[in-house]
Amino acid sequence: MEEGYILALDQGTTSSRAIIFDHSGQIKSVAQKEFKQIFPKPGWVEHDPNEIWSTQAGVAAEATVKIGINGKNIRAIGITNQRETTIVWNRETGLPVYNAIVWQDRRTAPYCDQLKNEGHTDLIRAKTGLIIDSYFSASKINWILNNVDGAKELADNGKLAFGTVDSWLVWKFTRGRVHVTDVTNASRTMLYNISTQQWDEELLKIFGIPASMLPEVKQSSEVYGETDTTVFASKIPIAGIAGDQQAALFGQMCIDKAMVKNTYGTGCFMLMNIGSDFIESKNNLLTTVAWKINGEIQYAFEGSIFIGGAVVQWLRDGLGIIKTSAEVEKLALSVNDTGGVYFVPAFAGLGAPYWDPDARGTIVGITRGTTAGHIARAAIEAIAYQTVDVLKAMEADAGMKIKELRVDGGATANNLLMQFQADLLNCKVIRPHIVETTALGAAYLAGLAVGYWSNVEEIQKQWQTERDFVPGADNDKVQAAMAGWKRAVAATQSWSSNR
Ligand SMILES: Nc1ncnc2c1ncn2[C@@H]1O[C@H](COP(=O)(O)OP(=O)(O)O)[C@@H](O)[C@H]1O
Ligand SMILES: O=P(O)(O)OC[C@H](O)CO
Repeated sequence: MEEGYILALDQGTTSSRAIIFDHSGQIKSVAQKEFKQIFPKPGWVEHDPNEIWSTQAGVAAEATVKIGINGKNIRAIGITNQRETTIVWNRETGLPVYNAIVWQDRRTAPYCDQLKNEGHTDLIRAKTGLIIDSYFSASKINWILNNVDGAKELADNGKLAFGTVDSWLVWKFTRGRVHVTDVTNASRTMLYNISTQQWDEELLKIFGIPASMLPEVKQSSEVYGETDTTVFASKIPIAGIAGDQQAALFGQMCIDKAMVKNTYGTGCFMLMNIGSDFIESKNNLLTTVAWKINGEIQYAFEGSIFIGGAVVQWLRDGLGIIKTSAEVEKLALSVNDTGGVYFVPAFAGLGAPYWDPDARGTIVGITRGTTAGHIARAAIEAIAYQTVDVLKAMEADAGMKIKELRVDGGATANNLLMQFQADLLNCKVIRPHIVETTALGAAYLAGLAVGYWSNVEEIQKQWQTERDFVPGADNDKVQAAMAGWKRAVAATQSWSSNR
C-alpha cells in the first residue's frame, strides 16, 4: 500500500471543494464552501476570481486539518474545474482585470449570432468540435478586451494573461510562476484546434485575441509545477488537471470506446468516449478532448444541458416550495404523476441538442388542480427528459444503442429521478459507490503522474456499483410522455422565437 494521500480540488460553479483520497480510492476527508454568484444584468453570471481562489485554498487547508495531516502527507494535487469560465489578469500585478465570466453567461450571444452570420460555423466546428455559442471562452475574452478600459492595449503589449479556472488556480498556487492549462480545458475555449493540438492562429484572429495571453497547453496527467508555501508549508506537485466533466468520465472509468456517463450537477453533462480519433457530431453534440495521458489523446462526444439540478435550486430559492434540494423527492412523491404539467427549465437558453440561446423557462399544462407537488415532479422529470434528448443524439452519432449509463453528481441522490431516467431511456442506469467521480478523476490523473498508482488497470479495479436502476415502464406510456415533452419544448421555442 502506497503511503500518503492525493488531494483533489474540485472548483465547481457554485462551490469549491477539496477531497482527500487514499490509495484504495476511498474518501478520507471533504471540505466545501459555496461562494457568491453575481448577476449584474439578466443573462449575465460572474464570479469573483479572488473568491474562487480564497475558497479553494481555504477548503484545501481545511480538508487536511480535518484528518490531522499536513502538506507532507500529500503526494500530489489534482485540479478539476468548472469549464469555459473566463478569467483575464494582469501578469505583472497578478490582479484580474474583470470578474470571471461564467460559462452560463449569455452576454455574448449577439456577437455569436454575428459570427454565425459571417459564416464561421463550419470552420469553427471542424477545428474545435464546438458549436458557436456564448457558452465557450473565446467570445468572453473578446468581450473583456473590448469592454474593460485599457484591456486591449495591455493585451497587445503582452501584459494580460487568460486562463480558465484551472490556469488561474495553478497560477495562484505557484505564485505566478506557472501559466498552463490542460488539453481538456483548452478544448473548451474555441481557440484550440483539437486535431492538431495547437492554439489556432486563424481562430485567434477571428476573435481578436493576442496569442501572448494564452497558457501553455499540457497533458491531463503530468507534473506542472509545485505549490508555493502560501497554503501548505511544504511544496506539493500539481500533477493532474482536467475539466470537471472530463474528470468525471475518467473517474467513472469510461476508458473504453462507447462508454457513457452523465453528471447531474447544476447542469447535466453527458460524455461518451469515442477513442483516439476526432469525429464531428452530425446531431448537434460537441466533440471534445476526453484526456491526454502518456502522450495519447482520447476524444468524447458531449451533450451539455445548462439547467439540471439548478431547477431544484430554483424551486428552493426562487419559488420557496422546498427548504433543501433533498426535499424535492418527497414533494414530487406526494403526487402520482405531474397531472399533465411539463416544465422546460430553459433559464439560460437551451443547450444540446437545441442550442437556442434565447429560450426561457416554460411551464405548460397547469390547471386549477395543479399543486406544488406536480411542479416539483415536472421539474425532476425535466432533468430526465433533457437527458433523453441528448442520449438519442449520441446514439444517432455513434450508430448504436447505449446499453448502460453511469451516473454521478448531486442530483443522483434522487432515486425517483434515477428510476424515471432508466424507464425513459430503457437502459440500465448505474450509480457507483463513489459519486464524487469528478474529484476522483482528478485524483487519479494526479496520482498516475507521480506513480502513486502505477497504471489505469490498477485504478479500474476500484470502480464499484452502488445501485442499478433497471427499466420497467410500459413502452406506450414512455412514448406518450416523450411526445408531451417534445410539445412542451416546441412551445418554449415558439415563445422565444417570437420575442
Ligand atoms: N435529492 C436531490 N434531488 C434533486 N436534485 C438534487 C438533490 N440533491 C442535490 N440536488 C441538486 O444537485 C446540484 C448539486 O450537485 P453537485 O454535483 O454538487 O453540483 P455542482 O458540481 O454543479 O455544483 C444542485 O443543483 C442541487 O439542487
Ligand atoms: O461546475 P459544474 O459541475 O456545474 O460544471 C460546469 C461545467 O464544467 C460547465 O461546462
